[in-house]
Amino acid sequence: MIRFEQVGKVYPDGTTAVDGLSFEVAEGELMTLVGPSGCGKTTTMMMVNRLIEPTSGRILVGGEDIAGIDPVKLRRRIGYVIQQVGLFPHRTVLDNTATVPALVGWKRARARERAAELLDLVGLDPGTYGSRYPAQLSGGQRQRVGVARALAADPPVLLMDEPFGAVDPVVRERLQNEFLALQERVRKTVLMVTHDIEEAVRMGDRIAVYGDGRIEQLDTPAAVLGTPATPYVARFVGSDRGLKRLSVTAIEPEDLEEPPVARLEERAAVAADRLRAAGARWAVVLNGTGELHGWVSADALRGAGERGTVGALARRMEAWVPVGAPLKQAFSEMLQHDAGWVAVLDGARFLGVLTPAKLHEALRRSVDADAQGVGREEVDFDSVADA
Ligand SMILES: Nc1ncnc2c1ncn2[C@@H]1O[C@H](COP(=O)(O)OP(=O)(O)OP(=O)(O)O)[C@@H](O)[C@H]1O
Repeated sequence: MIRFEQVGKVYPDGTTAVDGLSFEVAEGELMTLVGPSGCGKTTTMMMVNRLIEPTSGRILVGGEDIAGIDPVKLRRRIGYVIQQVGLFPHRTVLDNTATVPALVGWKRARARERAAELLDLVGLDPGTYGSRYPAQLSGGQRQRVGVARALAADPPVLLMDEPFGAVDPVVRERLQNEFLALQERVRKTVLMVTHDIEEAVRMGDRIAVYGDGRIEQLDTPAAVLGTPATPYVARFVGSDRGLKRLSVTAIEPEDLEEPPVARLEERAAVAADRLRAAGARWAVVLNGTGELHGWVSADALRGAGERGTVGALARRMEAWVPVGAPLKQAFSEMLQHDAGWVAVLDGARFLGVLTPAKLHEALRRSVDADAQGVGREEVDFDSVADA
């Protein structure tokens, strides 16, 4: 969708901002550009909507060389979200959001209707916020209006330059999550600049890690964290990349342990036999409809006598995560519940449990898979083991 071919930019004073950039952002892909200050991220992005012209190479959007497209028309096809948001202070939130549809000639009523829809989509009730002015909003709300405005004309491409930079970390995380949920629905082709590796990893389908004016590595978050291509990338992603990797590695059914299962209404002696046969010290307990209730120990079952039920002995344990969730979520649940395992569910169905040992194995598996993918013979497990 966006294709860079050997693109370079030398500013008039002789500064080379970027050099020999070649990459492609696929349709519906969210690519993050990450790197230290001054490495050329913003220059890269602003060349896509021709706010900056490259000095060499060419850029194609939707297969068309943008050098031949009128910049004003081009920008109508490309939504642009920046950190300072740049809302018009004297226009209401609704009118701000309707700016681009109005510019491209939509009737006023239709433009406003569309604006209201978009405000709703970014979590701002148009009835409450539509008639306010930007100064009457919080920083996070202004940022949402910025996203709504960029999406209002339904452009296929979205450029975002530090879009969540100006808000505190809590709001930032919420906006990131909201944007990811939104992106699931609207599937724009997005180029997002950030200097924050955590944000790049959370948001990007792929990450381009910039060195000085060039891309050092362009790959999935898991691959960048698992097998940094150069020592520079390894330093940039940080020595805790094993920990960061927890947030991008999904729990898969093969990672799970399958302890014996007992039912609440079952006789304790029957369950005890099953545990003995399996050589297990505990079992997961499910209720009558197969939902997670908790666990029960082999010792408790053995001491129950003939008439006791599992239900009388079971302990509640509510730590669970959906299959496919990141390992980090499982780890966090374990810590929160002070538990040695967490149940993994597929919808309401119990699949198995993840233990710390299995979690470590799952991390290794994903590092191995990536290492094979990029043909690397040696993988440095140090930071993974630290996790
Ligand atoms: N108009 C300009 N004239 C000369 N040099 C410029 C100009 N704009 C940017 N540069 C230089 O080009 C390089 C890349 O700048 P750019 O703004 O693309 O970096 P960045 O990675 O986005 O940085 P930051 O994270 O700080 O925004 C820097 O060395 C910068 O000083």
